[in-house]
Amino acid sequence: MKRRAGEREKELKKKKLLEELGEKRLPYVTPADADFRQLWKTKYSKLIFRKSDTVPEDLHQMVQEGFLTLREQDCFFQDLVRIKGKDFLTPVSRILIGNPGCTYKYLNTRLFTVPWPTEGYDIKYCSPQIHDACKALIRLNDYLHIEAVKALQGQNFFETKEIKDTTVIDREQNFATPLTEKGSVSKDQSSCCVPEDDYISLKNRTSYNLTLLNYMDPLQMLYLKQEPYFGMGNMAVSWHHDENLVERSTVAVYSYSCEGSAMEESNEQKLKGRDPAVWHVGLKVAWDIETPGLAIPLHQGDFYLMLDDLNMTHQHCVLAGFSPRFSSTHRVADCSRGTLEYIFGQCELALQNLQTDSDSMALSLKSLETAVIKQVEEIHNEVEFEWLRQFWFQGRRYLKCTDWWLKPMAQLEEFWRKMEIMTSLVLSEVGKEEQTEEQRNETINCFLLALTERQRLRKEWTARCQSEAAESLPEDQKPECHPFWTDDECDMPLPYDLEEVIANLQNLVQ
Ligand SMILES: O=C(O)CCC(=O)C(=O)O
Ligand SMILES: [Fe+2]
Repeated sequence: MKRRAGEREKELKKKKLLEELGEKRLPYVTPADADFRQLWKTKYSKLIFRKSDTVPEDLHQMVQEGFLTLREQDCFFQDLVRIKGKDFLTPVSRILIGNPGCTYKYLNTRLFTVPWPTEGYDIKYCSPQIHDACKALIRLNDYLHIEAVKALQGQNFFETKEIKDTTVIDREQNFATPLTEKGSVSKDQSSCCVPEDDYISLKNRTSYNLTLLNYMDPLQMLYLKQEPYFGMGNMAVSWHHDENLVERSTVAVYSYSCEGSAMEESNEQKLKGRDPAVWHVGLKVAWDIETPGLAIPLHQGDFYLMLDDLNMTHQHCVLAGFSPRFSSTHRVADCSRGTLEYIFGQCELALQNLQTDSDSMALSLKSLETAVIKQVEEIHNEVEFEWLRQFWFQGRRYLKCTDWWLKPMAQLEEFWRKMEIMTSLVLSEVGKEEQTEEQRNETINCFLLALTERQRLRKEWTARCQSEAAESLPEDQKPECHPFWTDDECDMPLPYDLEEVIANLQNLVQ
């Protein structure tokens, strides 16, 4: 609730600013402006930009081929995100690639990684080309990790003296260079004062666990939003901070616009502002209308890094050019609650409260303690709404690349079914008079809270699946409202619609 109030405040502030602006626009600069360097150095110094010729040619080739493969095989999808209670289809199409079992949540949408080739995992891809594409992206990931480490060292964020003479990453297939190659100080100086912590945090904040790929062909888009503050023109991605990242972690973005070989810069340009033919990344200082904005042109194969807290202090947007364009945005996702390992652990914890009688095979709950029931019912909600419904909402898209997620999803559903039984067991227990009234009321109130949340979220997901935007999607991308059942499907212990169950419980406590 507190968060929603904060969001409302921000919304009002934004609206007021736009009203004040009226027809006027705030100033912004591009490399063509005289004060560009100065502004970059003083207000945007944590933005690092590298031209394509600094990247090894074979890496360009692999990665760009990978992008084209993924497009050919229809692996990019527009996301049906939810912003302030409304459903929107993102103009850009996306695919998430990364560590097996990892997810990334943005705008109320949890994306599931197509796993990149990882030692110890047997991953089946729908084609050898998709395997190659994922492999190219992990190589790019390794390369950008090293570039980010170097950039941070260059900025002296970390006095990284004690760095062992090893490579930054130890996968065999990489472009790793020894960390000692540049910038770091020789070992004999190291012993005194420099905490190993710096090295660890430097590594943690650049060890990307996934990349979110974007694709858009502007010619296919009937309508693109106009950048509202500076008049920067067509936007592919509106102003935002990246969500769900480890604090102060770097974001690295490789950009591949499919420009013709003779670059299609508008010829009569040189008027003012950015070239509308060329893709740009836009940056602005958050909540600041004094500092001019920045628009950086991005040509085929360029990349940029957002270091340290830049993503917190600034917002960025993507300004569309005329040609189709891919980007690969490498991130350190905060997956403390976002991995399969985590959610399986949670399920295991919940199911510890379920026991089977060895003779009758009857199921019962071990404990009826309020805290235990609360925990189990909260995990029930977590697995249902953060995993199962999120996954099936995205239809069958993941099957375009790999069937990797099907097995764990089936397993999670199995656990969730057991939790439906557990909920029904709580219901039949709380009616009994084995506890004092006070204890009973406490348990029921706690239980009610979880069930009310479940009912609210089931309604929200049902509505999301039936939104106009959802209906507009092609058949194989239509959201599935799953799990869903009707009252006459008697293998489910409780109804899908919990309204009556909740009303009965409310009567019990009154
Ligand atoms: O494509 C880019 O340059 C950046 C995209 C972006 O900001 C995002 O996906 O969050
Ligand atoms: Fe972003």
